[in-house]
Amino acid sequence: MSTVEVRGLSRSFDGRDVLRDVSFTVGQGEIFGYLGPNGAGKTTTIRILLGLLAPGTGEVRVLGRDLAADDDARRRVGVLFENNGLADRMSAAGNLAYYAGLYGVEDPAERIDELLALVDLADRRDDPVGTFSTGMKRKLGIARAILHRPEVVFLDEPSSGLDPGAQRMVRDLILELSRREEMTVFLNSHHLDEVERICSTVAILAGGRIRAFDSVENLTAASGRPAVTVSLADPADRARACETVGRLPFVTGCDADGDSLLCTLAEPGATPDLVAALVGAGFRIEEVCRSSRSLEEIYLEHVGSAEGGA
Ligand SMILES: Nc1ncnc2c1ncn2[C@@H]1O[C@H](COP(=O)(O)OP(=O)(O)OP(=O)(O)O)[C@@H](O)[C@H]1O
Repeated sequence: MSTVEVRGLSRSFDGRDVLRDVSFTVGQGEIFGYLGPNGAGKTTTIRILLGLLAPGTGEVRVLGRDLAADDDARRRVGVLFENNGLADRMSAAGNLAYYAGLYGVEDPAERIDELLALVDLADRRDDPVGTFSTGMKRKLGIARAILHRPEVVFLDEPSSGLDPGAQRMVRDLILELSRREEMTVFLNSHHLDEVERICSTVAILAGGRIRAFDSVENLTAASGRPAVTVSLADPADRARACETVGRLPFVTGCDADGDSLLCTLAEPGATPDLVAALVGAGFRIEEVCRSSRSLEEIYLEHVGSAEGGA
């Protein structure tokens, strides 16, 4: 069973379609990245999943349940929206103790100590949250969201407004949560670099529709035929090497890509034969890499085609 299931979900506001026939699933233990431009409908999807907003048509399930109608299932879910949900006048520990009471957390003192250590705020436990930096508040917000050991946590833009160092802390924290607490993480994010590093699966939402839904690995693998980039010890040999490669039966194309050769192969297993042919022809090879596109390129391609009305 998938931890999150969205099937044929549509939603409009004031006659304007925001989500149109959106479907995807998130498996147990995955870190899922939900991507899309501003106003694409990412937060709307989360609100519908949490049962805070009614779907138009379609069906959503979290842990196999409809959270709008299931209090017990809601307790198995954590959520962090951009405002962190913290009271500025209360201390870090006081905020967590307040939520521990609401959630009925067992052994709250122990859990609070554990989480303050996890988010590296143990030495600030008694300071009012109003004195914290944006990054510290975000980390405490994440601790708040997972206080009751949810099985799945929804994080809406956890890195927004953070400097690169704080973004990295949040990224490491999410990975740690997934590993240590075996939590499924549903991440709304505009930070493609962050998503590429930590997410196993992504969906790209644009123009109200899912434009791509796949593992990061599959999405970033070179599209169409497999390709490798070959760097020669002497880049001046590029043109001659390209001619040699172009004559090989298992190579479908070769282009100079900066100082390297970008070779498109007829089949994925042809790389050793390509290397052998180049070495046999007297070329000296510095490096061979499987060619892949960045998540940013793929994202812009999908969002661009959606904006173009595709
Ligand atoms: N309660 C509401 N009433 C009317 N329109 C709404 C409501 N909630 C969301 N919208 C509209 O739905 C669209 C999607 O908003 P949403 O917040 O889901 O986008 P998002 O993808 O999370 O954007 P961002 O990345 O900027 O946070 C926006 O045009 C927004 O104005």
